[in-house]
Amino acid sequence: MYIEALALTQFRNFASAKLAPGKTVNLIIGDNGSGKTSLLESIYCLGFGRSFRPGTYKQLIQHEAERFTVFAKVIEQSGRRHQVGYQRDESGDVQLRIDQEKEKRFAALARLVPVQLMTPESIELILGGPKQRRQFMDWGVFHVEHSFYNDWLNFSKVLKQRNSLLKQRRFEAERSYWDKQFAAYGERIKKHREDYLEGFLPVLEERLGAFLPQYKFEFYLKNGWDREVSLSEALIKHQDQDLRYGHSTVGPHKAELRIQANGEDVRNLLSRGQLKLLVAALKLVQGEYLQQKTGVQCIYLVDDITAELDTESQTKFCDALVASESQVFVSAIEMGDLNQLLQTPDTKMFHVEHGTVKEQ
Ligand SMILES: Nc1ncnc2c1ncn2[C@@H]1O[C@H](COP(=O)(O)OP(=O)(O)OP(=O)(O)O)[C@@H](O)[C@H]1O
Repeated sequence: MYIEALALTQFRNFASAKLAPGKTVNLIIGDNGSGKTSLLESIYCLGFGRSFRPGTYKQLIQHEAERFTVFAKVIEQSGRRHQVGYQRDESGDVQLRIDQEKEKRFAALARLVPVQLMTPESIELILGGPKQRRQFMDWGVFHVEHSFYNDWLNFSKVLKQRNSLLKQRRFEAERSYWDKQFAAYGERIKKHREDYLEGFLPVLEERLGAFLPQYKFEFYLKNGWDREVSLSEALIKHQDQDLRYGHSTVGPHKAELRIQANGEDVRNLLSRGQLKLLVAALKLVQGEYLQQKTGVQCIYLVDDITAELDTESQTKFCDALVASESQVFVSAIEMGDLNQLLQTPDTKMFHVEHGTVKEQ
């Protein structure tokens, strides 16, 4: 999958901008505050429906404007073309379009624009709470195993309802109905995640062997309930706790992916630069594995590649990006060595200045 045309209207500091990205590396160069991150953010919005920066959607709308629009022409590996559009106005109203047709579900857009993002803040994937790692894992499961989405949607509805009844102290009367569904969808989500990791982790371990050969990495999926029992049994075991706290304390919404290096939690052992390289490996491999399983290439967005990586690490990372043959958008203040590091026959360079973008 790659973007052959991108158009932004009233998005951050871009009143109106159009570009025709190349199918491999696209270097986005510009001074501080020129709009480089905003450009990456617009593509991210197509793949996730929200920004990766703090704040609300309102901050994406250009000051004094009423709505933003991001429009892209994307090409699948098969050569099939699609047009996707995402518009959001001040009141929060969302308009999605795929091939001129109105689309209700954001997931349909996300499937057409699989995006992996790497920024200096991405090490929060390791340093942050379990939710970050769950979302990471579920991106992969969503794109590789299409039936996951419905199970996840159904589980989310049941979880919401179950929590609401627990909170209102009205749960006891309806327990058996809700717990049966909760356990059924919850077990399916667990199975999807286990299946995904079974294929993904060996590819990741190979990449980590090249990126951080001094460490032996181990990954543990915690399902969100006691491994020895089924989810139904765990719900019975924790029923008093759920009633006391007024929400569901066990289930796949509590899952966690633990990462260790040489037997220790990576957070305690690796330096910031090494953690960044670990995150780069996780994200790169998620794209590689997606391609292996489905033939779909993801789009990599890389904001400020040089931050905290030494020359050797930058080279490893850039080589892997080029080798992926995927579409990559890399932002930087200066070109530096990037042109050499990220050289492909189709590398394109764009210069961003005060919310305008020009191909060089
Ligand atoms: N809603 C908005 N409307 C207009 N301008 C905005 C809006 N939100 C942010 N900006 C401005 O857009 C500019 C571009 O910000 P962006 O973070 O994209 O720059 P950048 O090129 O990535 O900078 P840096 O190199 O410092 O990271 C900033 O000057 C910011 O103040």
